[in-house]
Amino acid sequence: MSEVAAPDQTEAVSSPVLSTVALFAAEGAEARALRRALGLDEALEGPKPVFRGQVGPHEVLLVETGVGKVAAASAVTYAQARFNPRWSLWAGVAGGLNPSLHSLDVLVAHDAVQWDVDITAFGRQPGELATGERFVRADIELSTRIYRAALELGFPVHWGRVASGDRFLAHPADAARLRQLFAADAVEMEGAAALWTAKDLALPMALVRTISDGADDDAHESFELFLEQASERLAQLVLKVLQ
Ligand SMILES: C[C@H]1O[C@@H](n2cnc3c(N)ncnc32)[C@H](O)[C@@H]1O
Repeated sequence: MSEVAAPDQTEAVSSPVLSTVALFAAEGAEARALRRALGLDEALEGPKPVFRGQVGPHEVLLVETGVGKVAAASAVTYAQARFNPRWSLWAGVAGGLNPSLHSLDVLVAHDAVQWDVDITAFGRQPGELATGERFVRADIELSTRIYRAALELGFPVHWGRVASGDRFLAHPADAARLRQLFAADAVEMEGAAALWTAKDLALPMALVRTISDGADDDAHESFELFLEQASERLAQLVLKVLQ
């Protein structure tokens, strides 16, 4: 009679199954607020600063990406390859284009566009890619969860479209143009690049922004004034979503 080993039960008991979540933030201030609120104190070695911790049932990895579309796309690619997260969330501040948005309001993106992609010389729409695509959608289930969490926290929250490009927008005429061309509600420098990359990698991603400025003549002062508070609000919101 051959011996059959009894199944080892010890492992199943000692290791709860955590779902891995990747968070992305461009700026140091945004990442610091998230680290504080979520208690992410383990720093990992790598080409981008990454901070790890456990929040509720999730293993959370926060990538501090740096500013701009290239930094965003490379960070998402890197995080996907290294951590294989189940879902992901981009959090940061943005300039408001829609006059109904005020400082510190929360904007949950339904989609995003790269406003500075321009092959209009070939008869294409502003922001249209060579593939013919123009707007990239965020994960709807995740975005709805974030929207509800913002409501529960009593934060003013809106659905909207984000326009992303490699320029800090600080002129009313430029802001009006983006609103007119894309019906965009807010402008920033990473979201559309992150969402396109996540889509290509089949990684569900949501994009949430708090308003730091109005993309107008005072944008850089307003940005500096509201960055900390806006980052703090985002961190509270992300904590609520993860719990
Ligand atoms: C400057 C940083 O903050 C975001 N951001 C906030 N306000 C604006 C604006 N008016 N124009 C472009 N990006 C902005 C960008 O996404 C970048 O990460």
